[in-house]
Amino acid sequence: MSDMRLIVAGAGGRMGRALTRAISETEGLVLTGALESPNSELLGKDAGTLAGLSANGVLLSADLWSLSANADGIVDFTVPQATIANVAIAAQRGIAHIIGTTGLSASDNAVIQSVTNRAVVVKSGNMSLGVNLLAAIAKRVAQSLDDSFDIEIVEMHHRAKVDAPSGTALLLGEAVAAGRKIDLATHSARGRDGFTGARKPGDIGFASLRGGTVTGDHTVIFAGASERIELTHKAEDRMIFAHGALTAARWAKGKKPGLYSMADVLGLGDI
Ligand SMILES: NC(=O)C1=CN([C@@H]2O[C@H](COP(=O)(O)OP(=O)(O)OC[C@H]3O[C@@H](n4cnc5c(N)ncnc54)[C@H](OP(=O)(O)O)[C@@H]3O)[C@@H](O)[C@H]2O)C=CC1
Ligand SMILES: O=C(O)C1=N[C@H](C(=O)O)C[C@H](O)C1
Repeated sequence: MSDMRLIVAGAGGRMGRALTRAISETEGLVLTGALESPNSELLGKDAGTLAGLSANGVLLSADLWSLSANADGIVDFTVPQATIANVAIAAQRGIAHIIGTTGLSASDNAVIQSVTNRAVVVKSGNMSLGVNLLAAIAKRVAQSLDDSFDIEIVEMHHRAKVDAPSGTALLLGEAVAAGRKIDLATHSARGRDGFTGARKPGDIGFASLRGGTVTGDHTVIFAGASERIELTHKAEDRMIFAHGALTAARWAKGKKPGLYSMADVLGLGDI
């Protein structure tokens, strides 16, 4: 069987470079294109060299239409504006789109949803096995506890992260909301500051810390009277996300059009 040809979007970024390395280590996958912002100083540079490997001849380009003529999938860890532009091209070309970008708005998500009657999209705020298992466990715990247990989600990331709460925190929030059979949008407490009043029963709280080089820490806290359950995941290396995204790309090959999650890819049910 021929190799699956992948484009890495955001190839000059932290995740893009990790993906280039992960593809080079994965049998059956080949890097066929490296997409970067039209404003990037890295255009024309070699993706392999940027990733700390030997040169691989794949030069960073801003032209997804041309790159996608010879590709089976695009793995996209960029910014919302770029991802939304890429969605249309990937759908038109009929290639799988693996989306790791976070900070997507409701209208961005609606655009993504709109192509999934004709395109295969796998999207997740966190592509690691550990976080998706954590989400499944947190959902199960939330099913068992009523709202006498307050749920708070705490995340910490490196100083360069631009969105909050993290995509993972929101994924975990959706999981515990589903466990409780409530709508996260109407039961969220975000960005507390000043005289907030007492905590509203049933709310799911979010707190975001930023600093240093933290790859990504998440804790779901169930705080009851005189006892507390804390479920934590700590990412130590971006390669866990890259390997997860490549698992998703391979899984997506030949799937019927639709919007899929990492829970689908990993067989973890309907988180
Ligand atoms: N789902 C998951 O498992 C994970 C998700 N993420 C998410 O992935 C995203 C990227 O993270 P990270 O790699 O740390 O961020 P970086 O800022 O390091 O990388 C983003 C890259 O995208 C590039 N970019 C910007 N605009 C475009 C465009 N129009 N076309 C192509 N590339 C573009 C940026 O270029 P420039 O700098 O020139 O603007 C940059 O190189 C974030 O949303 C993050 O939250 C991260 C880790 C795991
Ligand atoms: O920006 C990051 O770095 C990360 N982003 C994702 C998120 O928003 O949850 C996943 C991971 O935590 C790293």
